[in-house]
Amino acid sequence: MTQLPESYLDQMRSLLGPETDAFLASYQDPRTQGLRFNPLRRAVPDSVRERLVMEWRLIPVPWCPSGYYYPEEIRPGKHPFHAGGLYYIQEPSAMSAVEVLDPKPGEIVLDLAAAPGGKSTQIAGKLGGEGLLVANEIHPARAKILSENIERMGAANAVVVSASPDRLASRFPLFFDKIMLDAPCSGEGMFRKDPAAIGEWSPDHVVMCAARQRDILREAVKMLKPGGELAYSTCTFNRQENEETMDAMLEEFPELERVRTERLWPHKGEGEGHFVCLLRKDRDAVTEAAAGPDRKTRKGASAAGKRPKGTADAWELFSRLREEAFPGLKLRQGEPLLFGDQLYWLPQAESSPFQAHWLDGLKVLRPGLHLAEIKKGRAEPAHALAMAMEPAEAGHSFRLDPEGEEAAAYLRGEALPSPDSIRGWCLVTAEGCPLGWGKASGGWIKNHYPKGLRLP
Ligand SMILES: C[S@@+](CC[C@H](N)C(=O)[O-])C[C@H]1O[C@@H](n2cnc3c(N)ncnc32)[C@H](O)[C@@H]1O
Repeated sequence: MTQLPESYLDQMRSLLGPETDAFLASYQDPRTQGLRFNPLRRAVPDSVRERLVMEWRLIPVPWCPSGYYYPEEIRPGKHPFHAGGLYYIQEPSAMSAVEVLDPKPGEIVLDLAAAPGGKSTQIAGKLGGEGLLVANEIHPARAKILSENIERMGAANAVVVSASPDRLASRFPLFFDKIMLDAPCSGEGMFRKDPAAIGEWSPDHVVMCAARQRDILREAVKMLKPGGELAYSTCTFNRQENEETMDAMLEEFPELERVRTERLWPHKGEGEGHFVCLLRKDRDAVTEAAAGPDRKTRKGASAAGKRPKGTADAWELFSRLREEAFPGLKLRQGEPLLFGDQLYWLPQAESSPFQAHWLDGLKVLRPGLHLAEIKKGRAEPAHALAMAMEPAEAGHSFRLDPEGEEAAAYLRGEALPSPDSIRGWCLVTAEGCPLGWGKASGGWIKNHYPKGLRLP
C-alpha cells in the first residue's frame, strides 16, 4: 500500500492516542465487501435469500439487518439477481447512516448528495413504496448512475434530480421529514479500499472539505421541517469534518439538537471508517421561510382532476396497455405526468402534495416512476416499470432459472424461445425478481432489456 502522509499519521496519533498502532495495523487487513438485500423484492421467497446466505457464505453486518459481508471470491455483481435488484453492493460501514436516520413508510425524505445511490436505495427500501424520496446528485453524470440504480432496485416513489444544494433549498423550504447528507469528504476511511484516495489527501484538502460541508449543511437545515431529522455522515476520520462540523452547526442553529453520534473504526469492527451524527430540529422552531414549496398551481401544471391534454391522451394509451399486459398493476398514490414523450407516475406522500411544477427549471432525471414511452398511437412499457412490478401484476410472466443459460442470454439481449401460446408483453423474471420486458410472438420472446444495460 502507498505510504501514508506524515501529517495524516500525526493527525491520527493525536485523535487515537494509544489505539493508533491497532488502527494502523488494520491497513494490512483485507478490505471488506458487503451487500444489502432489497426489501422491495417482496415476491422473492425467503428461501432464495436463505440459499444465497448459505451458498455465498454471507455473514450478517451487525449494524444493518439487511446487510451481509461476502467473501472476496464471490462476484455478486455478475449474478442475474444483481440485475434484478435483489441486493445492492455496498461497503458495510456505509450501511450504518440510513439505519441511524431510520426513515419510516409515508415520510418525505431527501438524500442530498446521493450518487451512486447506496443510501438512496436503502432509504427507498425502508419507505416500502409509501411516502416520497427525493434523491439529488449535483454532478449530472453521477446522477445518471444514481437514477439507474434506483430503477434497478424497483423504487417507484423516488424523484431523481441534479441540483446544487442552494437551488434545491430555494425550492423546498421546510419540506422534508428526514434528510440524509452523506457529504463529499476527504475520504480517509477509504484509503484501504481505494489507495488512490491517499494521493488526494492533504491538511488543506481537509479544511476545504469542512468548509464545503458547512455550506451544504446550511442548505439542508433550510429544507428540514420543524421536528424533522437530519443524518450527516462522512467516510473520513478527522474531527474537523465530523464533530467540529456538527459543533459549528449546533452553534449556528440553536433550533438543532444532537440526538446521537456513531463512529465506526476499521480496527474495532469489520468495515472501513464511517461517521454518522443525527440532528433534530426543534418542533417549535421559528423560521422566516414559508413552509413547503410555492403552492400556487401554475397554468398548465398537472394537478389531480385537471390533466393537460397531452398527459390525458398518454394516460389513455397507457391504460389500454395496462389492461392488456399488466391488469394487476397497483400504483400507489400519485398522478401521471408527461415529460416529452415519456410518461411518468409522480409519487405523492399522504402528508403533503408534491406538484409537478416544483420541478420546473431543475435538471430532472426521473420525475417519479417511468411508466411508458408514448409512440404513435400506442404506449410501450418502460424498463423501470418492469423493475417496480411484482410477477403477479403482469398478465404473463416468463420465468427463468437465475443460474441457467437462458437468464444469461436474456441479460445479453438475446431472443428466447417460448411456448406458442404466449403472445404480447411478458415480464421476464427469475425466482420472483423482475429482469425486464419481453414481447412474445410466434414461439419467440423478443428481448426488450435496455441496450445500455446488456451484459457482455
Ligand atoms: C460520499 S458521496 C455520496 C455517496 C452516496 N450517498 C451513496 O451512498 O452512494 C458524496 C457525493 O456528494 C457529491 N458532491 C460533491 N460536491 C458537492 C456539493 N458541493 N454539493 C452537493 N453534493 C456534492 C459528490 O458528487 C458525491 O456523489
